[in-house]
Amino acid sequence: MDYRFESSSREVSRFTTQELRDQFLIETIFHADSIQLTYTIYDRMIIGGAKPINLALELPNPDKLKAEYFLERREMGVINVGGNGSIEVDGTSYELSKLSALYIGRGSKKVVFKSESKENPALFYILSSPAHKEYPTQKLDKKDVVTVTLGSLETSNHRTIYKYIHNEGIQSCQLVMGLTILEPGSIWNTMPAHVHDRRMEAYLYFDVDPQHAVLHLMGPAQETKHLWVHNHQAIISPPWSVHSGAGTKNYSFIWGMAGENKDYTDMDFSEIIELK
Ligand SMILES: O=C[C@H](O)[C@@H](O)CC(=O)C(=O)O
Ligand SMILES: [Zn+2]
Repeated sequence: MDYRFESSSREVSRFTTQELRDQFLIETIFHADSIQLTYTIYDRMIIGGAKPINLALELPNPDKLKAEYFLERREMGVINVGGNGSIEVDGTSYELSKLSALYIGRGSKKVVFKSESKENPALFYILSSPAHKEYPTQKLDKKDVVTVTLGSLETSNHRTIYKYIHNEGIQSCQLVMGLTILEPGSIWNTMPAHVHDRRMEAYLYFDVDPQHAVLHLMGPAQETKHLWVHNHQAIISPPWSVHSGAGTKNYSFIWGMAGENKDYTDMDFSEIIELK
């Protein structure tokens, strides 16, 4: 498990491109027949992915957690961005097609990820945060998710937000998770940009055309920096940072948060004309 400590906004303002990428970009989320995990100190979120092809992959118990098992003190959200697969939690199997999600409650001991076919493997994106109590493990399919449509084609940001794990959806201790799909011709996410210093955030960009990329913005609204992000790469957004981006073509991304509250609408917006 990769482990990343904090960077202050003051030091980040002097970072080179490579330093910025080393701290805030996760280049490999999905690797054949393995589970990739990155622990960020921001709200102690773990960001990762499981890509089972020939093997069934069991969630490990990284030494860094000093726990009896991974979810002893944690909860987990998983969204499948690949082919059909299943997740077995303590003997109960949940089938997940593309964009189905599974919330796995604290105290679950054995979690196993499987794909239905080698040709089109499942790609399980994983977020996990510390949890103070157990909420029931629960599956949710895309068709049953609460949605909000935002933006317009005129401002190149027509998009639909699917909220999976949140106050009015699947209940959790502090994890909030969902995804956003941009319409063809729309390229901007999360504009006007916002911060919420109560919560960190992570983005996984997916369904990015292999010939295209997303220019992701981070940093304080008055001092933004960019990261070029490719398909199936993730970014870590510290509580003091905006998280917004523009693609060279439409794309989708999974957002997830943890921290002080679970209030999705708790955002401090910046005026577009004030961004620097
Ligand atoms: O705090 C919320 C998150 O930044 C995202 O949900 C924003 C987003 O998906 C969008 O505007 O496109
Ligand atoms: Zn946000």
